Amino acid sequence: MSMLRLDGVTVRFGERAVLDAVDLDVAEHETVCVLGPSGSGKSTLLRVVAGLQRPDAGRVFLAGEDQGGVPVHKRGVGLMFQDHQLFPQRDVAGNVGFGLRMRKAGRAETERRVAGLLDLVGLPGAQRRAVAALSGGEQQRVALARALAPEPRLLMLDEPLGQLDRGLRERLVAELRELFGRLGTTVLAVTHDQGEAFALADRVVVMRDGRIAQSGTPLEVWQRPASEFVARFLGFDNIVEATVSGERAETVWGAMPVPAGTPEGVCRVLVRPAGVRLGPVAEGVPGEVVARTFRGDHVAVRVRPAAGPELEAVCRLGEAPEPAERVGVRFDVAEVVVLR
Ligand SMILES: Nc1ncnc2c1ncn2[C@@H]1O[C@H](COP(=O)(O)OP(=O)(O)OP(=O)(O)O)[C@@H](O)[C@H]1O
Repeated sequence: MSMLRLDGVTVRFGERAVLDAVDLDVAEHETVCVLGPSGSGKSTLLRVVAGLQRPDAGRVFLAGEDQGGVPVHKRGVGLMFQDHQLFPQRDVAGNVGFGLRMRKAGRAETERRVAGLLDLVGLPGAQRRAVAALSGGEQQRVALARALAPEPRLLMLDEPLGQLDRGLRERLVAELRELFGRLGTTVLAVTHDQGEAFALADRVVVMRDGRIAQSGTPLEVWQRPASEFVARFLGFDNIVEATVSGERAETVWGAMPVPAGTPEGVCRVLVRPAGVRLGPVAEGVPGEVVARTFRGDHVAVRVRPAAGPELEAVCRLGEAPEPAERVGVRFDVAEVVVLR
């Protein structure tokens, strides 16, 4: 069953549609991450679902019920925003228990739930600590415990880990995913960080100018970006025009193989860097290495071919050619994607 359904949701500010007839389903227990450049409408989408923004057209359903006219506090959704807005004058327990007291839970019940939630987010016994004295990551956990406390049927996260440094973010993403799986929480999260989205989500939704550009599992979107926009947003820039004939395409970079069944004619193709093979200059399209960047487990190499845009290749450590070296480029069909 869908926990959340958006049906043709449109929000306009003046002439401009910030959300343009968006349809979206989030199944019970699913974690969906909405990804997109700044201004693509991600936060507006969350605000509509929360009831903080009224749509100009379309409807929002939670567990099958139309939310038109239902106020924010009656929707049963939890919200956690980027700056996590903890109450600085309250201690950790005061923050986490806030929503429970709003729902008139008794003192003993609140204390028991707060203790359980702090265990859950990895801060056991932190009840009496002052929030101002917590690290960024600890504050994030308190904000999460506070959002989970009223047991929302849908948890919405807006750039939940935006402020944190990378190492901590990666660790928290893994913890969140494990936690949501264990609790069976339904989650709608918004981020502009693709790494975060891909690590957290069961399904990724990429937005562009108020519309959904692609929706799929992280693997599907990564392997088969649906359009040049999505491909470039994911950081893939080896994109070129191609004329397909059979299982071959002619491009400004020379001939390259394309997957069987590719429609004949002109299209745009992407070659993921892993499919750009560098070898001896006589064994491929000639090019010159212009840059080499160490990336930890591989080396990214930029190659300037005789014509057309530069290519990025991925090489194993110790196998990357030097800048100014002449190389021959070949393309691996497994990494060639025909774009719509
Ligand atoms: N209340 C408002 N009045 C006018 N324009 C608005 C309002 N709220 C948002 N917008 C505009 O709507 C567009 C989408 O905003 P939104 O915050 O949903 O984007 P976003 O994808 O979340 O961006 P970011 O990643 O920068 O937070 C932006 O161009 C923004 O300036």
